[in-house]
Amino acid sequence: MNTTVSALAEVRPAYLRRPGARDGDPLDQVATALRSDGYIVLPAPLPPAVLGGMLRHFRSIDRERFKRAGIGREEEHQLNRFVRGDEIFWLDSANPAVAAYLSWMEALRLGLNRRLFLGLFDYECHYAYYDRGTFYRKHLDAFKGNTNRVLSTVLYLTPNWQPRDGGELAIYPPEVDGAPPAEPLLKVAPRFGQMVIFLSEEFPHEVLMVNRPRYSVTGWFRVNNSLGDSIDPAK
Ligand SMILES: O=C(O)CCC(=O)C(=O)O
Ligand SMILES: [Fe+2]
Repeated sequence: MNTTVSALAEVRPAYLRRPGARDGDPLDQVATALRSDGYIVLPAPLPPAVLGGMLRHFRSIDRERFKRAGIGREEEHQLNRFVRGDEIFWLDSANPAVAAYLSWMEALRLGLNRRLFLGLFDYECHYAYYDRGTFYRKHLDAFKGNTNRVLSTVLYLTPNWQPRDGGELAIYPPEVDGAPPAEPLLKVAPRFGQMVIFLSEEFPHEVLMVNRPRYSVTGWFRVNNSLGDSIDPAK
């Protein structure tokens, strides 16, 4: 049996299992939210089997195979524990649960292109492990005119997350030159199964101090522009 295709069939109808969600095509709702607000939080979009499979895969990988995450572009790639303390592992479709996730993201890519004409070309993603005491200071994932990242996605895999565990993602309003620093627009709990999607160039964001190991999958939908394979951060 083709796991990828069957998992996708199972995933599509369950796309937006959020409380109070209206009926209708879930992709329409995601597209509408991105068009009007620039972000959306989906409490439980993926089937538990995919999430469970990914967390098992994540935990089965030796910590030595994770890389300290860097900041900046390839040429100025640097490690700075005062900016970010996570460790990352880039994903491909070798693991069946990851393959199901990637198929689901592919359906999302095509659906958003059809609705928003974003011209999203591909999706890249990595696991991120934040140990106790780590964080990721306020940053943008993309700088206007200087990147091929259009949409950022984060899927959280922290089991039994509690408020005392910290590590919320604080999302700030788009910055206006000269305006004082704003309060966060929202804080997203890194709760198992929750996903957030936002415009990479618009929203500064930070991962608050983590008090218990935090598991997530960070990814970016990209356009294919002249930067070619200059990827931020460097793989
Ligand atoms: O894990 C998160 O909530 C956000 C991670 C992030 O901002 C990044 O990896 O660029
Ligand atoms: Fe980020």
